[in-house]
Amino acid sequence: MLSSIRQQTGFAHLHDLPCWLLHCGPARAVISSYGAQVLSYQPSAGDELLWLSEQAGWNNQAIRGGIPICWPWFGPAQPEHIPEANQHPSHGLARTRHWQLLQQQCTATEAILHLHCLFDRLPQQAAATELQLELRLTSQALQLTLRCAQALPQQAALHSYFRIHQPGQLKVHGLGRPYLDKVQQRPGNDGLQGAQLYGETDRIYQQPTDKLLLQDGEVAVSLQQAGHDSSVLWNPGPVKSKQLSDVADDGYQQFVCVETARLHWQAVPLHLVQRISRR
Ligand SMILES: O=P(O)(O)OC[C@H]1O[C@@H](O)[C@H](O)[C@@H](O)[C@@H]1O
Repeated sequence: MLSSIRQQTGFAHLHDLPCWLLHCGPARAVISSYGAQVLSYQPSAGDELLWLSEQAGWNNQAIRGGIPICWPWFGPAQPEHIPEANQHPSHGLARTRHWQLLQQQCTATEAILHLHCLFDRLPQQAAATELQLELRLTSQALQLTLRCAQALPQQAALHSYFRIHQPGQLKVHGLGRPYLDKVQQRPGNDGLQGAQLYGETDRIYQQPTDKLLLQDGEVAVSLQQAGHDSSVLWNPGPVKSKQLSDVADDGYQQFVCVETARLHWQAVPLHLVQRISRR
């Protein structure tokens, strides 16, 4: 088997976007230097697992789709943790920064790309802080590892947008039962069934397992995770889809976000892993 990594300019309609293209056997992945955001993962030619909005932009905004990196906070910045919280963007600072190449390696069985980004002064930390992402593509899977060696209080999420074909039939297994329903602002419980989408869905599962399965009709995607304390399930539903300027009105029927997250504010280093493969 052969693996390769090369730079390319532009992906889909995002002309001028600096990217890397990784190949390993039949598998292919594209990652942008803006946000270190994976934009595409095809375990075999034409079998795209990720969703990228046709209306996504990247001019001082997060790219809608692929796998955005949320860090060092998740959702709106909270004043109890982040000074001058209302001046900071949702989901942190990493997804709108340009990342640099640290290292790349191609072997007979994998293509590995190692990126990093330096944050001179975070709102909650005066010293410079380094965030690293390792992307590992094999013929079987794509694995992301997000690391911050510094013991600063931090949240993080690998906010994956999965392409779906039959939203009404989608079931996500392995999320565990208890969740916080952010739409209804109350706790919920899924029972033994896999989680399903009902209109706008925004849930934080607090006891997820390490192995999730997205069953979309006849096809399935496996998601393995580590270093997390929560998993997030998000779909904007029909009303919010219309309000999002970078999502088509029927966009909610095209994707679901299943996110590997560390949401507890602990002053310990970060090591968050997500591995995606076709089942
Ligand atoms: O529009 P953004 O900032 O990318 O966020 C999208 C969604 O991301 C999810 O992770 C959150 O749980 C939602 O509350 C949020 O709406």
